[in-house]
Amino acid sequence: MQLKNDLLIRAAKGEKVERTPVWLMRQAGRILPEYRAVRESVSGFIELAQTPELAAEVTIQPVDILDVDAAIIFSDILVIPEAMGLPYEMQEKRGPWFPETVKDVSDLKKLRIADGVDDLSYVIEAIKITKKALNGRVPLIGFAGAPWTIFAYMVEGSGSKTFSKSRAMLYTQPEFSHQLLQMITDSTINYLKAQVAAGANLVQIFDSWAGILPPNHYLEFSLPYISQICDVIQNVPTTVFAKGAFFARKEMAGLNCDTIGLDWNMGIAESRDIIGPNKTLQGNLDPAALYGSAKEVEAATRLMMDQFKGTRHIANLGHGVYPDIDPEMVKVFIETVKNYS
Ligand SMILES: Cc1c2[nH]c(c1CCC(=O)O)Cc1[nH]c(c(CCC(=O)O)c1C)Cc1[nH]c(c(CCC(=O)O)c1C)Cc1[nH]c(c(C)c1CCC(=O)O)C2
Repeated sequence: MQLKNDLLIRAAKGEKVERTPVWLMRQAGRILPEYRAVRESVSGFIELAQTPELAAEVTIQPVDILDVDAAIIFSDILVIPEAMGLPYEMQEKRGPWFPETVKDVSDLKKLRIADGVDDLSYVIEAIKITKKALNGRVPLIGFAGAPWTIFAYMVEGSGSKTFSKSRAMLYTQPEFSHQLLQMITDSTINYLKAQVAAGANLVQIFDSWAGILPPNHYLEFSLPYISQICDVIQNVPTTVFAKGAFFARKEMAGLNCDTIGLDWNMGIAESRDIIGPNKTLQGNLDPAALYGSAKEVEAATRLMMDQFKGTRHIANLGHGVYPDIDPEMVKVFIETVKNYS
């Protein structure tokens, strides 16, 4: 299926584009009243994610309502632990929660490597339905968590300010940590391959907890596993977003990926200097900028665009859009990028 709008794909590959493409991390299922209406028709997030027709519907909502240049499949990074044998719950106030966690090497026997097709068939089905319904309007982004970020949830059992249990594990049980990280990596590779086979046009790896590691541990316990994934996914462009990993930008430039996501703490010119000209950069407006007035959102967005100076760029926020942001301000951000020249 030929894409009618392939700006995202061309920008990722470093090809010429008429204008900078724009989408938002976490655009599906956070800010839109239309999402909440669908969400209220089911028991919760997990049922919604596991009902392919509904997942496809909320995936397409931002394309219809916000006019973004890409859709991202509605799911969560935590479907991988579940497919490996560690189910999660989504608790209303607390967020994700795992009744059981992984503590040592004996727990690895309870886990399996996900095949990504049968054990995550609901995501694969949602991708197929979404692709059909999009009919080539915009590319569809597939995604997975980076192995380190998934490891952190599997060890911790929930979100955490410090993730100190999972960080401790890297000191107290380094061999076990590598074994678990490799199992997650193998599962993720199977899963992303299945997403691409089902029609995902680009895949993004979210390393949301990259920034809590010291640089030496990041280079030992996170980047090599991301690198394995990038080396395998070769027929669609890949994006690596490692939140907080300012200290690893140089090494990330050596990944076999097309795009590197910047969070809003990373200087744009400085990042370009460190990473060099051969990667597309994605980002990186402070998500809090969208709390401003239309005039302020426009000014902040233009300032960001000025700093990227038309080099290989995909416009986005520096992390996911916050749930209480006014969709009208998201539209101002998108329109400002589109009108920028
Ligand atoms: C760390 C992480 C998670 N999930 C994700 C990350 C990486 C990105 C990041 O750093 O923000 C990724 C994710 N989660 C979700 C998507 C869908 C696609 C998109 O809109 O980008 C994506 C790409 C849906 C979701 N994932 C979740 C919801 C809300 C659940 C609900 O509707 O009840 C949605 C729509 C729940 C979730 N899932 C997670 C948390 C911490 C939470 C609770 C807080 C929150 O609401 O974001 C784990």
